[in-house]
Amino acid sequence: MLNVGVIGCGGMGKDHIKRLTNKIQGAKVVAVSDVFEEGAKEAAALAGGAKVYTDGKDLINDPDVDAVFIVSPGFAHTDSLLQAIEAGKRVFCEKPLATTAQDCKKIVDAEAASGKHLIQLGFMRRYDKGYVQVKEALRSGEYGEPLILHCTHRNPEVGTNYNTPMAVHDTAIHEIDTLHWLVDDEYESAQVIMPKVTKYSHSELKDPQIMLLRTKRGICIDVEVFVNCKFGYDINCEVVCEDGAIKMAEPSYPSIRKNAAVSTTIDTDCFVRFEDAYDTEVQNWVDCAKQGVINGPTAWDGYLAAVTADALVKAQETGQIEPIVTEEKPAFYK
Ligand SMILES: NC(=O)c1ccc[n+]([C@@H]2O[C@H](COP(=O)([O-])OP(=O)(O)OC[C@H]3O[C@@H](n4cnc5c(N)ncnc54)[C@H](O)[C@@H]3O)[C@@H](O)[C@H]2O)c1
Ligand SMILES: O[C@H]1[C@H](O)[C@@H](O)[C@H](O)[C@@H](O)[C@H]1O
Repeated sequence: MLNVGVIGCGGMGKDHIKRLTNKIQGAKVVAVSDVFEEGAKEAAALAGGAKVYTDGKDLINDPDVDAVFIVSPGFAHTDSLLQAIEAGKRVFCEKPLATTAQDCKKIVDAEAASGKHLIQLGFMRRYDKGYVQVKEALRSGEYGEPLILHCTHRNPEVGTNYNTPMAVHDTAIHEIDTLHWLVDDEYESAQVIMPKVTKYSHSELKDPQIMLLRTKRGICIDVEVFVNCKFGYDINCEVVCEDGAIKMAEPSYPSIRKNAAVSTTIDTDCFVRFEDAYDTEVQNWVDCAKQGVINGPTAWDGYLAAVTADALVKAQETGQIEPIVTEEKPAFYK
């Protein structure tokens, strides 16, 4: 049994605790931590009883904790990751690895210096059936080279503390990771176009945004990020190739005819839309952690995503095309 300690017991932390407790084979949540003690106590109850900490460092250094799950907000990930590396513990860290490329670099350097692959990053879309099907279709070679990707990342609404850069760090970070993995290429440049702002936004959030990425092979990607779209949690991806266009399947719900109209359900949050992907990525992490390996997205993937995110955030401010320049991949991650 892998004894897991969970840091951060908000919405996603509780979702992962329920998953680890009720669905995942071979893991047990033995400790939880949150700066908000009441939240940690509620989470401990979801795990059927677990030690409660208010400082993540104490949880990491608890000898009963074999591996650590980091589900605190992105800005708090760096400290916990560096502490877990120092303690030599395996980690599953929710996205983003950290909110700046500089912090991500510190993390990859520390992991490489430890000589052990310890960190798996929560880029769960790589486990989503829809994206996997698109990747397999591209791999078959039947449709020629990918040329253009059209994507949407729509949330029904976000909290009032969500601001313009978060459209990159918190939301588009999923596309940043998934899309280059999908077409097996690296990014070269980024640009952001700001349409008219929806009446449902506020002064600190430009919403919607159109993010444009160009890859080294010349593939052009447009991602509409619209986090107050109101109508649902709507994720789409279409890859236009030389010999065909591949559109990711929509989640499957019945089509209902009533009152002279046809309707189909759209999910309303990521917990439902990506439930299977979260289950698969976490089971995979538990199975691999027990064998002492990582085969999911790594800290290096987190660093690459953060460099691209930094370029997009700069592009939000300048309106210009910003270059994306990453360091050479260290031998440790090859
Ligand atoms: N993969 C996905 O689709 C997905 C979905 C949702 C959230 N997330 C990620 O999960 C993480 C948490 O998001 P959330 O939606 O649960 O946020 P949230 O705001 O609901 O919860 C965050 C929790 O962390 C606690 N916290 C704050 N600072 C802390 C610290 N230093 N140490 C310990 N706890 C701390 C807060 O009290 C809160 O309980 C973020 O990294 C987010 O990007 C990923
Ligand atoms: O933290 C969440 C989560 O990552 C979701 O998958 C994404 O759709 C949201 O935009 C983001 O706020």
